[in-house]
Amino acid sequence: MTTRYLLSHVSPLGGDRVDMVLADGVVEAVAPAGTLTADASGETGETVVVDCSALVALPGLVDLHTHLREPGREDSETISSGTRAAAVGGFTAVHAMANTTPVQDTAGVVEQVWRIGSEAGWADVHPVGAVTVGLAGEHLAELGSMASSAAQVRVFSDDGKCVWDPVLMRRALEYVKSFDGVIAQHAQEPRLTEGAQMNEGVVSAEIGLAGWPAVAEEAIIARDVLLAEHVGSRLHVCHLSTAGSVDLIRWAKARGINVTAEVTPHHLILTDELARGYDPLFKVNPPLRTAADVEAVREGLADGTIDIVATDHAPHTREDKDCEWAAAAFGMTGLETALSVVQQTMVDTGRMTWADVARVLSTAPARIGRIDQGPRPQGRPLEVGEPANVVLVDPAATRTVVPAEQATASANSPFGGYELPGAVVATFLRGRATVFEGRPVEQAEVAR
Ligand SMILES: NC(=O)N[C@@H](CC(=O)O)C(=O)O
Ligand SMILES: [Zn+2]
Ligand SMILES: [Zn+2]
Repeated sequence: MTTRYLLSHVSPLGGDRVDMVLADGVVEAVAPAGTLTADASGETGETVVVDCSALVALPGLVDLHTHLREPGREDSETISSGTRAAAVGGFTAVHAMANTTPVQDTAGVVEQVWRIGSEAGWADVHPVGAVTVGLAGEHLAELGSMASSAAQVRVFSDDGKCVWDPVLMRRALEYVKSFDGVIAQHAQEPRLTEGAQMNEGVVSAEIGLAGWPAVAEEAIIARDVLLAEHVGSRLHVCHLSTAGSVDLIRWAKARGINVTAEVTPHHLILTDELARGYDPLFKVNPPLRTAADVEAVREGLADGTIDIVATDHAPHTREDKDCEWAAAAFGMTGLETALSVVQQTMVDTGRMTWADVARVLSTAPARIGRIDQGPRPQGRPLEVGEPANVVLVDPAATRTVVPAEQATASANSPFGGYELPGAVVATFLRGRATVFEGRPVEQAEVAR
């Protein structure tokens, strides 16, 4: 018998406040605020009434781009710690990137990740399959066997590395068509970025770090949208970061090319000025860009050119981050701050509504990953009969980010000390609270 929840006076996405009942894994009832009571809502068992008069309900968030590091780098994150962080951030599903050790390039490895994720129970884990064996960029991995495995992989990526060879990229795009898969490209021209440490521009010239030019991203995106058009397949562009990339996606979509794109929270708010302190917390791939790029990605997200926000949560140990800039690993954590950054940059600035947030952080990523259907659908509207994947947000709250206190096993958040708006009050995965009153709920506590 699972707990029933009566979300009293909750703000839905548009319209007046409602009462919503979550029971038996689904949204059992939705009615005008004040009309449902604990007694009336449940015949048997306990009903927990949650006063939601200050809260917004969104469908559980879906991350298309998370690094969980297991297998191989459990010292920086495990599937359990990473999905716990996801739940704290309001996520009910994550796509786990393939750059693990061993690489997620066979049915065996993706099934293992999928199974460990299910057992941990914090959020659905959908492993991303590698495009090439060992991410080496030489031979196509067994995409079909990963697709037909228990993990039902639909998203394939060599993320961390670019599928540079245009012939391999073409073959991969052709191959995934048969099972409606998508290639998620890490767009980085390797020859143009040899030794690159940060964005190439005024700041890199002044502080003397090797630059990563915008064209290295844009050249691959331009090539790949043309390949996707030629093959008639589905392309997704990971962590787009430049104004020119936004223009290319806008052009490709106008032309009818089947492309989607993501932006990370950090590229919506941080700039390469932060590299001046040589603090490797701000070292990330693709690099933080200029204020003009930040403005362009915000505009692209607001007008729908960019489809989704994906965290690119990239945990690293202190040893890999607390060192000089050139030696440090690329990447920053993001699962627990993503929603707040989107609120600050897009909602509180009047550029997006909460319904838009639900689209870019839940509905659209679920659709791109093809997890909006099937046995455990995600990114569904909060209507009667739909799975009770819900996040309750308090938009009026503010909090100071303390990386050491986060649920992720790594402390490389770029937002330490930042005061961010909004707080996740509760997360429900198929009706079970994974987070309640802002704190993660261990499965043992609810297994009754
Ligand atoms: N984003 C990063 O800077 N690093 C990612 C790889 C990637 O997303 O390209 C990682 O795996 O650490
Ligand atoms: Zn990447
Ligand atoms: Zn990544």
